[in-house]
Amino acid sequence: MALRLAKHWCLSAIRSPLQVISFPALQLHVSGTAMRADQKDFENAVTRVKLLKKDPGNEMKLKLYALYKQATEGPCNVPKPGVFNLINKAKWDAWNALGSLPKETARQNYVDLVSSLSSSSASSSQVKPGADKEQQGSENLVVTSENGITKIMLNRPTKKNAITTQMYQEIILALKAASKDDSTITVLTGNGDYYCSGNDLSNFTDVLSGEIEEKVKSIAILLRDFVDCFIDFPKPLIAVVNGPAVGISVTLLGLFDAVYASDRATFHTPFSHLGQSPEGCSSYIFPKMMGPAKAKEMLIFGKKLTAGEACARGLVTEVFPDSTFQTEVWTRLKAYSKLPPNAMRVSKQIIRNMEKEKLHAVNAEEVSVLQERWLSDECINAVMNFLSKRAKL
Ligand SMILES: CCCCCCCCCCC/C=C/C(=O)SCCNC(=O)CCNC(=O)[C@H](O)C(C)(C)COP(=O)(O)OP(=O)(O)OC[C@H]1O[C@@H](n2cnc3c(N)ncnc32)[C@H](O)[C@@H]1OP(=O)(O)O
Repeated sequence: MALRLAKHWCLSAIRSPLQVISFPALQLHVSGTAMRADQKDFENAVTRVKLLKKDPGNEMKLKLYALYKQATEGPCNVPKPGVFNLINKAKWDAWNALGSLPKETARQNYVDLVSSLSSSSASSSQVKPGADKEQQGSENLVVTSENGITKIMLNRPTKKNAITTQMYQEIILALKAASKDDSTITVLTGNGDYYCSGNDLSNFTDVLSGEIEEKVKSIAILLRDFVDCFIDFPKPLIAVVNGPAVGISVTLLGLFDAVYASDRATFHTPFSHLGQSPEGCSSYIFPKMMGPAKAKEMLIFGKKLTAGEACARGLVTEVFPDSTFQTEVWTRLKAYSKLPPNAMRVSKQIIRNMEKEKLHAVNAEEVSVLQERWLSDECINAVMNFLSKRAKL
């Protein structure tokens, strides 16, 4: 089975230069009891390193390796490799050089170092507090803040705004920044004819042979953190659904405070077709929102809804004709952004707090099930069929 998976995934996998000096294997737990905050920061940082698109260079990788070992095992306690064992000797030297640095300090230094690496590639998508003008966005995610509204726009119109792993991370950063900036409301929307076609199925090919399960764990943690950000987002969060929405972009809507849709929009969650299962807390929110029968029609059988149907089921707040969609919605949003921000926050808090713990538990459970699904033949075959252009939704 492992060989078969490796063969599948390697079809389009690119060997990352990060592998020249490989990182220690991780034992991270996706579900289960809550972790201490600093340990969670550390584990998040380990995940982010694995998802870095740009090779940080061997010197940096040695620093990260040494700090990781010190943070997890303490001072170097293994025999020095022979002089001809160049890579292992370099790793040993880096670890040994940290002497008796306490584990906690090593963990903190590791988190700081990873933050500096991640921010150099993703800082452009963060909105600084107090900003009141257009911000520099990354290529695939444009974040602007104006007149009390922070707008996060998916910007991959040629790929129907499919979400790459890099974009999941950028959205997390953008939401964290928006929760602290001086805007009153936050909006998520898409550029082009689609709102979002869901998870970019190419994310599946970005997996190296021999470390599939480890990579799956990292992605699972990323997904859980991503959805957690929506659960915890403190201000009114509004989706401006400018066109069709697929997969995770639909399930997440249950965590928004208002969903405005163009009458061109459709809502499709084809999880069974893809050998996958629901996420974004939809397995809990959808049945509560629209009743179990209607929720199952979407989440198990993949029924695609029109905007009107989604509105009738409570997933959409209001539908607008496409010709006047942007004008009408933005006029509405500008008016909302002038409402007293603290009152809106506390009202949202009261409503969300009743369910927060439950939502985090649901998220963890959904991700844990998905982790298994991603390694199933059903899922692998569906993704391979899409990527080899044999299938479309
Ligand atoms: C090993 C573990 C790794 C796991 C990684 C998982 C990470 C977290 C997962 C979270 C769970 C999320 C679940 C979901 O979101 S499920 C939904 C996934 N989405 C889809 O299945 C949609 C697939 N796309 C389509 O069926 C069609 O493209 C679509 C109906 C959306 C539009 O059809 P249309 O004919 O109008 O347009 P094209 O197909 O020509 O699309 C234009 C180009 O865009 C590319 N495209 C579109 N959507 C995606 C996508 N989701 N992923 C990747 N690429 C996408 C399409 O291929 C075209 O590209 P080219 O122009 O290069 O051919």
